[in-house]
Amino acid sequence: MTEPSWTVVVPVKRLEGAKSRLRGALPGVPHEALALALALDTVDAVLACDAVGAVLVVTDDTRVAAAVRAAGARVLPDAPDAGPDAAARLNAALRHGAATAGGGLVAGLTADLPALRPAELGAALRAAGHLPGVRHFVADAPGDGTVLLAAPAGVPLDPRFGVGSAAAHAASGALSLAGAWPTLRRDVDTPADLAVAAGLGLGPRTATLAAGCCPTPA
Ligand SMILES: Nc1nc2c(ncn2[C@@H]2O[C@H](COP(=O)(O)OP(=O)(O)OP(=O)(O)O)[C@@H](O)[C@H]2O)c(=O)[nH]1
Ligand SMILES: C=C(OP(=O)(O)O)C(=O)O
Repeated sequence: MTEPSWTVVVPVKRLEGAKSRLRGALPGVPHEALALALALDTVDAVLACDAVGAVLVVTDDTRVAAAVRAAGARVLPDAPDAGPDAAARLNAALRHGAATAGGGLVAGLTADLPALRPAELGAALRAAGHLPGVRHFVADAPGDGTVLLAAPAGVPLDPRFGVGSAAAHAASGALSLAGAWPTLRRDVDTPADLAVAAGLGLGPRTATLAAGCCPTPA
């Protein structure tokens, strides 16, 4: 029997405003190049995941759009009138992507997972598919945020990303998935996160920037 496959929606902010807490993490590397590398390593890992049938990147950034299209993802611009604050815009982008994906299995994944291994994403998506009718999420390594939110066919994604999103997703009825999945849970918001991700093994684009900059990102 063929395994059901997921559409994964990956929102990517315009590079000039993205990953602001990471600015200066790799001395000498232009910040937008680092933000782009994080997103492309994430998208490449999603494209390589055998549980994934389609990758839909939601972005208004033309550089990101061109690069992920070349890699094999579909691209959708951000939702118009997306909302007043950063979290509202992120959640609008995810809803917009999920609506465009149609009614099948759909997941939202943050684009700041440069160490992501396709097998860990696949394991999480398969775990999310075990209980029909229920949304599932994977919290980030500290446990406050969310890296993955998955909805079964016919159930709205209903994303609640933003500060404290793990609790918000649980309060909205989504179940927290318990697998270890260290590379999936390692989102990179700060220089310290980047150092941990480097220890797990960075994807090639981020690794190249880090290697050209300094032996170990700090
Ligand atoms: N399409 C889209 N993606 C967004 C938007 N805001 C955030 N994202 C993406 O959502 C994911 C999680 O966001 P954050 O971790 O807060 O990333 P960020 O906003 O770039 O980082 P900071 O500036 O440090 O807050 C990242 O993949 C971002 O690129 C948005 O307005 N539109
Ligand atoms: C957007 C989120 O957080 P962060 O910006 O800390 O990655 C989240 O975890 O929902």
